[in-house]
Amino acid sequence: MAGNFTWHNKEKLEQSTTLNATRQSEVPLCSIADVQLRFLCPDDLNEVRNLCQDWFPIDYPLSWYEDITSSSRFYALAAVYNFAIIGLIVAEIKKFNKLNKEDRGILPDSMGRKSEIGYILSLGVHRKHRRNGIGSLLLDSLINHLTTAERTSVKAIFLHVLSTNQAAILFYEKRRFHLHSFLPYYYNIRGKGKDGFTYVTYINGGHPPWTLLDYIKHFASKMIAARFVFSWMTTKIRQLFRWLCHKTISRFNFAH
Ligand SMILES: CC(=O)SCCNC(=O)CCNC(=O)[C@H](O)C(C)(C)COP(=O)(O)OP(=O)(O)OC[C@H]1O[C@@H](n2cnc3c(N)ncnc32)[C@H](O)[C@@H]1OP(=O)(O)O
Repeated sequence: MAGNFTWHNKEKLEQSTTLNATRQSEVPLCSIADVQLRFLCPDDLNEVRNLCQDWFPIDYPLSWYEDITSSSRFYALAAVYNFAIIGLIVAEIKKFNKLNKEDRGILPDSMGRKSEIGYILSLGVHRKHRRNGIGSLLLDSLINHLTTAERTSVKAIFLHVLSTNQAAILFYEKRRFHLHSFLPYYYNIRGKGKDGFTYVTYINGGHPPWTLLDYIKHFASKMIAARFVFSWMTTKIRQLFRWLCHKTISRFNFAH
C-alpha cells in the first residue's frame, strides 16, 4: 500500500494560504491569511503529541507519533501560526482491497478493485483557534492533493469519528461528508467500548454502491429512452412508407 504513492515532497514545506474568509460576527485570534501550512517533520513530535493528547481521548503509542512526523506514507500537514502548530491533518491512501470488512461497502466492488481511497486518521485544531476556518483549510488542502491528475484512482475519502463527537460530525457534514455506517463499540477508550461512525465523501468520479432504488431509477430512465427511440423510429418508418407509396402512385399515373 505505502509503496504505491509518495506524499508531497517534504522539501516543499511551506504553502502560502489565501483564504479571505474573515468572520464578521467574531474577532478571530489569528487571521487565516497569517496561517501557514507545512508538512510535519521529526522535530514536531513533542508538540504534536501534546496537541493530540488534548484533542483526542485515545492514547496513541509513541511509534504512531514517530510515523506521522517522519514517514512519507502519510499526508501530515500542520497549520502554523506564530511558529506554533495550531492545527494538523494526517491522512493516508489505502488500497481499496486492503480495507477492513466494515469499510468495504464504501465503493461498489466493480469500482473498488482498481481503486484507492483516502483515509483521514486525524484532524484537529487548537481550542483557541476553532471556528476560524483552519480545519477547513487543512481539509481543503488534502482534497486538492487527492484530486490532482495523478491521483484519479482515489475515489473516496473516509474517516472514523466517535458517535458523541458532535463538533466533528457537524464539521464533516458541513464539508459534504455523509454518514456511511454505524460502528458499535468501535473504539476502546480507557477500557470502555465506544460507538463510532464512518463518514465518507466521493471524489474523482467515485460513488457509493447502487441501492435497489438506484437500479429502479436506472431501469426506468432506460425504458423512457427506449420508448422515445421506438416512437421516433416508428414515425420515420411511417414517413418513409408514405413517401414510397406516393412515388409508386406518381409513377403509375405517369405511365398511364
Ligand atoms: C478523523 C478525525 O479526526 S475525527 C476527530 C475530529 N477532531 C476532533 O474531534 C478534535 C477536536 N475538534 C477540532 O479540532 C475542531 O473542532 C474540528 C477539527 C472538528 C473543526 O475545526 P475548525 O477549525 O473549528 O473548523 P472550521 O472553522 O473550518 O469549521 C467549518 C464549519 O464546520 C462546522 N463546525 C465546526 N465546528 C463546529 C462546532 N463546534 N459546532 C457546530 N458546527 C461546527 C461549522 O459549520 C463551521 O462553519 P462556520 O464556523 O462558518 O459555522
